[in-house]
Amino acid sequence: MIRTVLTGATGRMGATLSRLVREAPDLELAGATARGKAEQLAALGVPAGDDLGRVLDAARAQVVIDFTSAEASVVHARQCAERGVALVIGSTGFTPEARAEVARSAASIPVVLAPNTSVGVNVVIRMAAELARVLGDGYDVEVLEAHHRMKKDAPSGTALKLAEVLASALGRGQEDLTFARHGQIGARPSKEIGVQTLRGGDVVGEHTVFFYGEGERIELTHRATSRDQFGLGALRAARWVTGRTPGLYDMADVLGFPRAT
Ligand SMILES: NC(=O)C1=CN([C@@H]2O[C@H](COP(=O)(O)OP(=O)(O)OC[C@H]3O[C@@H](n4cnc5c(N)ncnc54)[C@H](OP(=O)(O)O)[C@@H]3O)[C@@H](O)[C@H]2O)C=CC1
Ligand SMILES: O=C(O)C1=N[C@H](C(=O)O)C[C@H](O)C1
Repeated sequence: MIRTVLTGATGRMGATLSRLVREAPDLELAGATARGKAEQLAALGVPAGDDLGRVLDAARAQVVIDFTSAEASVVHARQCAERGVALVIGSTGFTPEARAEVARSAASIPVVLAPNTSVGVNVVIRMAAELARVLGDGYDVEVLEAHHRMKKDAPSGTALKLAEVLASALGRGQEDLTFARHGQIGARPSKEIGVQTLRGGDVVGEHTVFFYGEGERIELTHRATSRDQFGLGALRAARWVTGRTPGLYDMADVLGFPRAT
């Protein structure tokens, strides 16, 4: 049994993961953290509190699954590194500096950093790169994402990953990414990769890559209708990362795909 600690255990993903870890035959819920929420944490019946370091010490954890926020994940990565505990980070909204901080922690522990842990989405990311390579510069590429009204970051981490992978496949860079448009924008630069955001209701997570050509359009869409696939993918990452050599990994590594970027 892999002794697993969940951070943000009372959040939308935390609650999903708490159920899935308990249902998994090879994982044991060994500890949990949340901000406040003492009663909900106590109901889990495992070492719990708001400080991950203390929970890790009490839980004798082997792996932490962390779906909180980029800011919190940087701190969690440091706490895991101090104790030699493997880590799966599903949080999004990373600045380059925050990502570099996580990379520093990953020098001493194995860390999977994945803006989307659903296997289906990662297949779509791979397919998007392949389509871009085959279609080349003759198509205008746009990424559209939609999420629930409570989501804090925009664009989604998955949309950013898609845009970066598409840019890499097309030999373009960060400077070609355009986030939303407004006003007298003029004709579309041919190398632009647009990234657009919708927010509303209880949308779990939807991503479409459009390839707009002359006389045809290709659309590659993933729609999540439940958080379980994110959770099951995170469990798969947790099994894979436990006991691995230190380093910064992503879901492509977990799934045995070549890295898209
Ligand atoms: N990789 C993937 O496949 C997926 C990634 N995500 C990402 O996971 C993250 C969490 O999403 P979701 O579960 O919907 O969000 P929720 O807001 O429902 O849950 C987040 C949890 O983390 C806690 N938290 C947030 N910031 C901090 C902090 N600075 N310190 C300590 N605890 C903190 C929250 O506490 P409090 O309630 O007090 O705010 C809450 O318990 C987001 O970044 C989201 O984009 C989501 C789904 C799938
Ligand atoms: O916040 C969410 O809900 C989700 N966030 C991830 C992202 O930012 O890409 C993944 C998923 O689509 C749900």
